[in-house]
Amino acid sequence: MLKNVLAQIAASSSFLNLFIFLGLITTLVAFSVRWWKQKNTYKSLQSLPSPPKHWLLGNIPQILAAVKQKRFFQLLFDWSQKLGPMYVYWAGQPTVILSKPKVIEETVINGMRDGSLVRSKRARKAWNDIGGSILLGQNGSEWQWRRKAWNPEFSSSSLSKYVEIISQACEQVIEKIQQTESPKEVQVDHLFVELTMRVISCLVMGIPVDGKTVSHEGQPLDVAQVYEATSVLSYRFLRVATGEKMWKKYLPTKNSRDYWAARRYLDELIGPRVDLALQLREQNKTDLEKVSSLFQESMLVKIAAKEPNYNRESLIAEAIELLIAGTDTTAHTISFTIAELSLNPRVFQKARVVVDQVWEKQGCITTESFKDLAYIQAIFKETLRLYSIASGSTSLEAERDIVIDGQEIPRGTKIFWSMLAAGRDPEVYSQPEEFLPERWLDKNKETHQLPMITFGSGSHRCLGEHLSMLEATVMLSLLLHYFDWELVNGRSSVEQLQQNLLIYPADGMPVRFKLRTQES
Ligand code: HEM
Repeated sequence: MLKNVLAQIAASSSFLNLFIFLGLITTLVAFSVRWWKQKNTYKSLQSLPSPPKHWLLGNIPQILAAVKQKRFFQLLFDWSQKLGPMYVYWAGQPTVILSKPKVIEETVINGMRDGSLVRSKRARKAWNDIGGSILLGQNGSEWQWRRKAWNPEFSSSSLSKYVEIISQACEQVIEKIQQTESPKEVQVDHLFVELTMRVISCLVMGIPVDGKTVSHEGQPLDVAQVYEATSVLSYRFLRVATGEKMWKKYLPTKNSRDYWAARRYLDELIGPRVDLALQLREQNKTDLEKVSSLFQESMLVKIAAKEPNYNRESLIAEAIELLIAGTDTTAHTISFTIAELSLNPRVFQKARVVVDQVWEKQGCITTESFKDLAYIQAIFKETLRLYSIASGSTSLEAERDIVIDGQEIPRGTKIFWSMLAAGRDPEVYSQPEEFLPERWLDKNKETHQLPMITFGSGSHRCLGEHLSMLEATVMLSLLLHYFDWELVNGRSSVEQLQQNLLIYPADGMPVRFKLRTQES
């Protein structure tokens, strides 16, 4: 009996050993085939510089560590400084990183026009996981109709009617600073997040900007909670786009609990408003009893009526996308602009003179003022050059073999860029470390066409560029009109940067404001 049992154990353990052995062999063969295939397919990329890599995992460990430390943009920038304007890193597929502004611009524009470059599958999946399929996560005809639906809403002429709403939201920021007790120290990044979120929520969903007027169509806007929820989704985007597996959201971890909670919360905020917009569409009406005129004029109602392809799920997802795209981007850039103005008294004084002239002429800011505020817009552009906050935007993928700047790029390669390195290219932007807004106003033909790639390039170029410019111009002009200021933490506020999806000041940018005196 005992003999039989021992024989059975021996047989089953040798079966187990055989099983393990076969498993190891299969894994080894799979790795070797993959290695051999990669080596051959991507042979032309071997000549490009590359950061030191792990023998098995390539550059995955460095990338995951950088994302975890919220410094992925810094890693790409550092590699660009060390390895030059075109290098490759290996994370499964190879990714070629560019940092010459003209090369980036031409590659994106031409590649997307002739179809040789498309948004990478992984990036699209990551975007669409934010809450359903969205404009940013689409290619081809699906992208085309979505873009066609939203584009006119964000054109400069459509937005000019919103100057009143934007000014109201900016005035609220001024009031908050005025009401802060002396010394008036305020973390401005939070103020600007509130500003931009209130504006985009008003335009898209018709939620009153003032926060006091009741919004009958759904929950009020709780800026802190919405910000928390959108930050969870943005950070998840970055993790998935750089390699995290999609299915991890189903594991019982804190990250996945946060992800589902964020989606539920945003569904509850946006869902009832989408239902109303769809009701208006179905009944072919432009008004319903108890629906505010602000809501009736909102983009949600207009888009639902105009574009029958949109349903409940895709409208909620698109509204979440616009909340994310329309908040942090502009908010953090205004924070960095405030910092640069404080660190550059010459620019500050010149900007102040410009703003004072507008007040002398018109007594306040109106749509008429914008042509006189070109210097303020140049200041914002210069900030975007130095702090390319959207340096985590969507990578592209080569659909066929292509050539970039003389280098053969095989099909399947991912193309990405370091916008930070591009913005500091000394061959394009003279004295790149200096804050010189005048470079954007230079009428000299040679320098006039400076590349401005921070809003993206080509057909996918940012939809919210005009909105962002409007918000920044009004906000900065009002601040210059009312206050003098200095950075509480000095230069370290612009040096200690982190990245959620976008780059932001780690300390929230504390600023000490002083009401302006007659002399200043
Ligand atoms: C400083 C402010 C902003 C910066 C730097 C910025 C940057 C960018 C960049 C780089 C892209 C291209 C992404 C890609 O190629 O995948 C983009 C696209 C986009 N942006 Fe912005 N953005 C800003 C403000 C806004 C605002 C205020 C909105 C408000 C609605 C917005 C909405 C969008 C949308 C919807 C797209 C996708 C367009 C498409 O795929 O066709 N952005 N933005």
